[in-house]
Amino acid sequence: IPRFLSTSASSKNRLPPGPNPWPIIGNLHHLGKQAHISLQRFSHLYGPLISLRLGSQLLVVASSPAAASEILRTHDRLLSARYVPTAVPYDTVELDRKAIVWASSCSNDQWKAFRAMFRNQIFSAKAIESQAAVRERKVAQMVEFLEGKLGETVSIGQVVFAAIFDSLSNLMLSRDCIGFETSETANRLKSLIWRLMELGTSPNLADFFPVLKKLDPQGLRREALRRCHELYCVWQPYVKQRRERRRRDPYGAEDFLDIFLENGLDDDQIDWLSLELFSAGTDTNTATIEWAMTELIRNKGAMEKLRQELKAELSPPLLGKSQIDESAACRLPYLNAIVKETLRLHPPGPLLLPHRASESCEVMGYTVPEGAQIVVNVWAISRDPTVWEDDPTSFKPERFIGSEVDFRGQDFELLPFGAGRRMCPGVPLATRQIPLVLAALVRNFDWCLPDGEDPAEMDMSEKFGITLQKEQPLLLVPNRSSL
Ligand code: HEM
Repeated sequence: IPRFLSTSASSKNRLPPGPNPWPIIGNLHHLGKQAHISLQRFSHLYGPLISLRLGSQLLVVASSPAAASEILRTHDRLLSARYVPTAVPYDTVELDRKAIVWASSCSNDQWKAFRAMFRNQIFSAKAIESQAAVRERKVAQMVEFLEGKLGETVSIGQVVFAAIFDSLSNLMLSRDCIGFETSETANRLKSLIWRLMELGTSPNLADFFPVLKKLDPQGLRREALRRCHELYCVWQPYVKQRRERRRRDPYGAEDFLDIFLENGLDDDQIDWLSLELFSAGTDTNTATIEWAMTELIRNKGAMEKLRQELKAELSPPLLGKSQIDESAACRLPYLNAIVKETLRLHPPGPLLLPHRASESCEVMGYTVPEGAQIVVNVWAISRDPTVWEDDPTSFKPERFIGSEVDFRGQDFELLPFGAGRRMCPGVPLATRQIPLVLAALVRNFDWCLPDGEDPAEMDMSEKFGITLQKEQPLLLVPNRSSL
């Protein structure tokens, strides 16, 4: 009998319903390559809270605003521990000392101290304001670079990744790491970060059968550790120099590294925290901008409305010095509606990051046992026709004009950044940077597809990983702006 029809389990100790597991492998074969889509299908069959067995591991999935609110608000305290995949190459004791993303629990003091450092120092309203010039400068350089490419085909993802990565590396270390011209360093860094993400999301036998943890049968954990050390090498020399400089001549904080040092972080903590920040803050922003540009090319009406808004509200670009005012850009209503609509249809974290139940608890009449992995299918919620009644799979920024719905963790129908304790602390940065880059791209250039390709025929496939990327990179041709 399917589990959801079974009457034998007492209502007190009943797991959420779900597809019947096979012996040993459980429901592993049910997930497929696009887990967010398979899980959406199961939620249609079994309801907003379902459970599956992945080997010996239990996975609970929330797929409605009500279920998400139960997990991320009502039971936030018990359900916001982190499920740490085996490919993350440190044990939980060590992670709890140096991680924010992969800290295994929220009751740990170090995680609380890191969150406070983000809230009060790194991304406080005052800090965000004072960092704007750094981001504006980087975006102006991106525009200058693109001015040299008029009429040529460029990969939007690549150019934007360089702008986003180097903005962050300037905020963190006061220096560029990548540059716009394709270089070996840029390619190596990009592929390192991408590979680390891939390692974290590759199906790993050691996750499904914890008895195999020590063996690391696919070698994913060993490879991850090697790659982490390659990345640390990028910033370790600067950290060393900075420590020496501050010892000789103590001064106030000018970038994140100074803040880390002021807070007494050791080298290990700085290495891992920097790695987490670069991985959490670069692919997510880049994917959002690439999807937004894709949707704008396909939806000419939205593109034209945005162009008119930018023309009316932002001063004309000066050739070669196309500086856009970040605080003006992020106040524009239509541009913001575009960002929301992009994050609704293409949330970079379609299942958020995996949570873990630190204790057993009752959710919607079912038991979520201690140790279960919990995800929220934000992707499915964003496309649910009972939640989004007006053509949920179409790109319509207008749905957010005059609407109060926002992504700041209060509205459970729109959760690209999550909600509750684990909600993304990078929201203040993302909500400044994404509109700024989009405004600069659309204000300064007219864009078209190469070789007269038809926008209606664009490939919209997604590549599922920790971030949901566009499978085929968006290639566009910048032309001189006719605005
Ligand atoms: C479009 C941009 C972004 C999106 C959609 C996004 C989304 C998310 C999501 C879904 C989570 C997991 C929430 C959960 O576990 O419930 C998360 C966590 C996190 N994000 Fe972001 N993020 C973005 C940008 C950034 C940026 C720019 C930074 C910083 C530079 C950042 C730093 C973090 C950190 C440190 C965490 C871990 C928080 C914790 O576990 O306590 N994110 N983000």
